[in-house]
Amino acid sequence: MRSLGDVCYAAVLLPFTPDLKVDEYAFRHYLRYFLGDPRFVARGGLCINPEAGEIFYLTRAEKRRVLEIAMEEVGGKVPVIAGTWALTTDEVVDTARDAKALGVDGIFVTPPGGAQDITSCWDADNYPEVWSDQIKAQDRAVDLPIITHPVSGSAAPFTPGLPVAATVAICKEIPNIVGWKMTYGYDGYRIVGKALRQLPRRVSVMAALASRFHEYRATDLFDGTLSGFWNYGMESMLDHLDAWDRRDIDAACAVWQGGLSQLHEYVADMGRLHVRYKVAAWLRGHIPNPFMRPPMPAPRQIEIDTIYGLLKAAGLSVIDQKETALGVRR
Ligand SMILES: N[C@@H](CC=O)C(=O)O
Repeated sequence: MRSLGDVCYAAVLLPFTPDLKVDEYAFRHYLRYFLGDPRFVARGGLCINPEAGEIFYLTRAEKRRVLEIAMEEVGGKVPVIAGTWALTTDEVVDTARDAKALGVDGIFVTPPGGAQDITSCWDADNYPEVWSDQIKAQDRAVDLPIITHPVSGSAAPFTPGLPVAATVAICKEIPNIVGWKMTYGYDGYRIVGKALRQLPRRVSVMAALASRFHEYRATDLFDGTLSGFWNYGMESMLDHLDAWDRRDIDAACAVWQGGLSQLHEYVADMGRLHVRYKVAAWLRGHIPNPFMRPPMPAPRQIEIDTIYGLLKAAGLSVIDQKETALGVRR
């Protein structure tokens, strides 16, 4: 039995209608794309209501409904974890309770939003309780396995993740944490990954930025994923990881250098990450449009055109080019 942290979770996008309502039909269709791939089902799981699913701009009732649909579609085929973020701790706890009532395998926790003291200026190493108190409140309410989405105002090399001292302190304090999403660039990832390996219990190293999966597989700092890159690159990503599993380095390198790493590098621009996930998933034909709820911005045509070219170069199927300009107009 795999540990819940050793699963490759897709941070699932949420399609909207042109008037920015949750597109339930398109969402079901999209979930079936993941669930219809036996290779994904064998190693994967779904993270519902992550940042990529625009959790910050959903009401509690919408989060519950989105998760309800996902649980119906998944029917136990893969593990499901659910995001619990909300603006107040009371609502975070209620959202975690909603997730438990719907039967999730675990919760996906993100630090608080709002005032600079707890977001962009938060000194997590000195004041880990800003987040750990909120995680503990959820833990007391639902007692489920926890996977973290560690983000903070940390300095390099940990930007935009949680620095290493806070990471270790929070993992030690909360035994239900089973996986740490590695929200870091290369150097921060290596420091935090090695620190997690030193903990007295297993906390899985869950890769996020697929633009470095090759390096992390090569150095055995890769237990699972919590990544939005699955939204558009699943087939090639599976080819790449399967080749690593077989220790077929030539095949892994061929996929990686055959366009996948260039595609991921472009998407991995931290200031446009979730915009680009949605554009890429739309260009693949997985969702009907790339619309996001404001204040998330509309994509620029140059991003659409660039991602379109990179998807094709990586050998991934795409929609007809004629549809790629019309689609972004509301
Ligand atoms: N931050 C993202 C995933 C990144 O790959 C999310 O939580 O949706």
